[in-house]
Amino acid sequence: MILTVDNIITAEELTQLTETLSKGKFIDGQTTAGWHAKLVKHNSQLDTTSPETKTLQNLVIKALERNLLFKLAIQPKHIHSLRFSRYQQDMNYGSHTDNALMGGKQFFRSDVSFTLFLSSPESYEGGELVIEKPEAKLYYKLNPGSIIFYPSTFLHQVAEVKTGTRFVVVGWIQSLIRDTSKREILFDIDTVRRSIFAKEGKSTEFDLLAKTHANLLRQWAE
Ligand SMILES: O=C(O)CCC(=O)C(=O)O
Ligand SMILES: [Fe+2]
Repeated sequence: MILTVDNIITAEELTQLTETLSKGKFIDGQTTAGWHAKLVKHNSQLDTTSPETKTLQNLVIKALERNLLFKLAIQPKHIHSLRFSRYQQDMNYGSHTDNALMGGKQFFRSDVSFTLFLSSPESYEGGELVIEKPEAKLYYKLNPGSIIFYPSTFLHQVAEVKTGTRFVVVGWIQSLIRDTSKREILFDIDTVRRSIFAKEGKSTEFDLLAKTHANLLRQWAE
């Protein structure tokens, strides 16, 4: 399931992010790519040793955690490896797959990838996130403060930025439910369960769906 959410951060948080990033120290993005993704990665990233990195990472993680749709659809266990990327003119990130496991000794799995867009779409040409589904390529260029979540299992790329600058936050989620189709089943049942509850309260139908939801979660969560 691919999910986009508008305004996942507040206008104040967006300003804090863009102002800090506009003054930040950026380094070559190849330092954090896998050995094959490195070959096609042409961008720069905020230096992770810089003091503002932790503050900005926490700001984004807090914004995700307070969003109910994110919680229900993604079932996050760990939100990890957040990076602040900058693509200037002629930069792109060719077709690649993200590393399955990230971090050092205590690694996290990448089940879901996300891109939080920070720059206004009119301020740069190109720079779409392109998700390569087997049947078609999907192009995304969202408004500042909007985010896309997509299964890390897809090949994807960032189209060349032709003019302007594209700032984004990228990151990954280890979900309680690693399989995207199982995650979608749980999300659908949960959505129906909540809508029945809103209409008729704790009815027999609600109880049965709540039982099914809990039993599947019990079987699948890890
Ligand atoms: O910038 C994006 O939208 C995605 C970047 C990406 O694929 C990555 O950093 O692995
Ligand atoms: Fe990627």
